[in-house]
Amino acid sequence: MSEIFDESQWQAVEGFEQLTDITYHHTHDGRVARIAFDRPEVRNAFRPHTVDELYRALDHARTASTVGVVLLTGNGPSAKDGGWAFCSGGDQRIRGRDGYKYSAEDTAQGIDPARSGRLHILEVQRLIRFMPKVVIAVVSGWAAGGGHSLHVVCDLTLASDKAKFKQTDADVGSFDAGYGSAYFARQIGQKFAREVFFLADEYSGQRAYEMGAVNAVVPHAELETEALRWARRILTKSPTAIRMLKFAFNAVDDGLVGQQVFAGEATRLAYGTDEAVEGRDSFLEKREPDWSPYPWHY
Ligand SMILES: CC(C)(COP(=O)(O)OP(=O)(O)OC[C@H]1O[C@@H](n2cnc3c(N)ncnc32)[C@H](O)[C@@H]1OP(=O)(O)O)[C@@H](O)C(=O)NCCC(=O)NCCSC(=O)CCC(=O)c1ccccc1C(=O)O
Repeated sequence: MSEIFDESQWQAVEGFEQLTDITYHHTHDGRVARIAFDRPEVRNAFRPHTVDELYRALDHARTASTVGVVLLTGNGPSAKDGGWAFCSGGDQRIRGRDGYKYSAEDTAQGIDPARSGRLHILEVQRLIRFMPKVVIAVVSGWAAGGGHSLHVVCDLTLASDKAKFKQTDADVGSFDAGYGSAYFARQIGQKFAREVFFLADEYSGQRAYEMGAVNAVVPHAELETEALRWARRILTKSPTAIRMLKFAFNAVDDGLVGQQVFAGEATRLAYGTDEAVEGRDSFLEKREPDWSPYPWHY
């Protein structure tokens, strides 16, 4: 697990006993989910199987009506060298010409030639972006490459004072041309974002905070406690208000899809009014609707 994981606060989620690459927990009251990369020996790099597990756990959290906040983090430290990581992106050992390959072992030799390569971390990014709940990146160490992109797409980022950020995509011939870069530039500005990608320098949590890329930096030992505290504060708010705010923040950058998601929630709210009920009932009762109780508001 993780040295800074407080076992007393969490329980493993039923039905997820077979996970190998991540861990998945809920608080005892089921209101906060914690999903953690669990491959510390490779700085929590993800392979296709990791992404499958991550998608499944995130979707479970998305559809669990008790869960209001999701913490996404990385277990550590590495037993090999004591290093900490949130996530170091795609596992370069099993990267093929068509994406990341399913492999029976962690080497290119074990690659299954029958299964085409995947880039489905982008599906995970969309799940985080469009789930009507707050997702907090809890960065315990390195956030690099596709791991950097994941923190960018989360709603909030809380970093430990051991956190380090580096956008290595261009070093390894990759490029996240979506949220990882373009949306990142919206967050911190074009000049900073281009510097992060074009120079691929390492920068600390404090520097990330100064750029506006993270919300706060806390002592490493307190990272998970503070993340849970933030989650509990968010849980004191109205679920509908938080959902509408998240989608409002998204809409301006998400084009028609953003409008569609926001509009879907607006339609759901409208369905709750007597006016919409009258529309439905008049149809079912084969009569003209009576809109007279509903003025043309201004
Ligand atoms: C993260 C580092 C900066 C950490 O450096 P350091 O602390 O010195 O540790 P190391 O000794 O380098 O690493 C320890 C150990 O871990 C192995 N390892 C680390 N990262 C990876 C990795 N990504 N893949 C495989 N293995 C990894 C490392 O080899 C060591 O193993 P030993 O056996 O002990 O030697 C540094 O490790 C580093 O720079 N890592 C690589 C970061 C990187 O370049 N990641 C890939 C970027 S590309 C990507 O993520 C694409 C993802 C994707 O699917 C995508 C595709 C299209 C659009 C968008 C995306 C998207 O980004 O989401």
